[in-house]
This record gives sequence, C-alpha cells and structure tokens, in this order.
Amino acid sequence: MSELLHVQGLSAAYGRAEVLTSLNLRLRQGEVVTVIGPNGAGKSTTLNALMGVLPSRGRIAFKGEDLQGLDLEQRVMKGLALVPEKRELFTTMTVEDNLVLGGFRPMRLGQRDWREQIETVYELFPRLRERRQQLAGTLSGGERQMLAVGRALMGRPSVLMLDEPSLGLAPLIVKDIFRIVARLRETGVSILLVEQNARAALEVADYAYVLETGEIALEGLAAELARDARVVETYLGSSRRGGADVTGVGTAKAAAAIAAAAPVDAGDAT
Ligand SMILES: Nc1ncnc2c1ncn2[C@@H]1O[C@H](COP(=O)(O)OP(=O)(O)OP(=O)(O)O)[C@@H](O)[C@H]1O
Repeated sequence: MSELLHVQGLSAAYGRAEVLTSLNLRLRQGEVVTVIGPNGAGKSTTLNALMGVLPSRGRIAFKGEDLQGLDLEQRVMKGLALVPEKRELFTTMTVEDNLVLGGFRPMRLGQRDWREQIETVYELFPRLRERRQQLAGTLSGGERQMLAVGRALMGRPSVLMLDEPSLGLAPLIVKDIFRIVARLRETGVSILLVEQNARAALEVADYAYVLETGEIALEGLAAELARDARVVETYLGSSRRGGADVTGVGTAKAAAAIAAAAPVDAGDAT
C-alpha cells in the first residue's frame, strides 16, 4: 500500500500553550486510521493542523509533497477533505444544494462532473437522494452527518478526515455511521477518523493512535490495541457502558476549528 500521508514532528499551539507535541502519523492508501483519546487531547487540533487552518510546525507530507505553506483551499485541491465535528451544513439550503456547493470550489467541477459526483454520493446514501429537496436544517442528526460526509466526497478527496462523526448520535445511528465508514473505504478513499467512541473506531480501523495531552501515548494495529490492557481499561471500559467514551461530549473546541467550520470555509474544506 502506498503512503498517502506522512506526518512527522507535528506541533501546534494556541498562543503559548502547546497542544500538539511532535506527533508522528501515517496513513496509507485504502486504510482507515483512527486517532482516539480523551476530551481535550488534541484530536481536533490535529485535523485542523493537517488542513492548514491552524499553523503548525513539522512535516506534513501528502503523496510525498510537503503541505506546510499551503492554505486550506490549496490542501483541499490536493485531495484532503475534512468533515468538521459541527458538520456545518448550510441549513437553509436543500440537501442537493449543499452537495453542489461541496463540489463547486474544490473540484471546479463542470456541471457534468458534479452531476456524476452527486450520483455517486446518492448511491452511497440513498437517504439523501430521497431527501434531495429537503432543507438541510430539517434533517435528523444521522442524515446531517451523511450529508456532511457526502458534501466532503463531492471534492473527490483521496483522504477524508472525519472529526467525531458519532458525536451526539443515538447508538443505532452510530452503527450506521460506522457502517458507512467501512463502505467508504471500499470506494478507495483513505480515512483519518478522530473519535472518542474508541470501541467503534477500533472496530472499523486498520491502525490506531492513542493521543493523550497532545502526544501519541500508544499506537498499533487497531485489532491489537483493542486488546491492549491499558486501552481496554482506559478507553473501552466495561461492555455495560458500551465503551467508556461513547458518552464523551466534546469540550472546548478550537476557535480555529469553529472558523474552519464556518459555512464559507466548510464549503471549501469539504
Ligand atoms: N482556541 C483555543 N485556545 C486555547 N486553547 C484551545 C483552543 N482550542 C482548543 N484549545 C485547547 O486545546 C486542547 C486540545 O483541544 P482539541 O479540541 O483538539 O481536543 P480534542 O481531543 O479534539 O477534544 P474533544 O474530544 O473534546 O473534542 C484542549 O485543552 C483545548 O482546551
């Protein structure tokens, strides 16, 4: 498998407070890689640094080319896409218009191209096709997440970054979302999945990193980490709770993340 993303020594700070310290991470073609960890560990910050919405130090190589120095839009054009935690849909627009906007800038799609791409998204998410004329603001939580992912796919990314796709969704819908992640991988897109729902993330991922206070505390094959005593104790908890982190709700979010998720940028980023 060829290497898509190779991150070395990535550090980022908010003011003088360092939030990411010398993080190393790899994502290969066709893989699902997850970053799990507690609230405030720096998971969203990592994605924002990779997308270029937060300045960072270190090397971010994408298909061998260093992305440092490129802005968000340039990184999107290279083939990165982010589905931000807050989804950030255009709520007063229809499902289809959200998709059109998702494809408009990243790909500079001609009408024929975006039609084709919308068809691809509708094949993945038949629910979105049924609701194509419905306003995004009236969708259910799970449907919104599908639309956010669909919009990101409109740019035909090579790497799709998902920031806590399960957040705020009911358990059954969470299962759907993770099934979708597994199906997306079959379409050839490589996925970097940030999750507090460690159990579900480790089930779907090939490889996993455990991020704690801005540093990689553990890494390994997801199946092996899922059996690691420390991971089990800290992140998987008792089966009764369905995973200690399922209930975790995001805490402070980066102002940068919010800025990145603002509709105008979300259209770019996704
Ligand atoms: N704009 C900001 N200014 C200062 N500190 C920030 C800012 N945004 C985030 N932080 C801090 O940076 C750290 C990492 O935050 P981040 O949102 O990346 O964590 P996370 O792992 O994604 O957490 P969660 O699971 O709660 O979403 C936290 O301590 C957070 O309080």
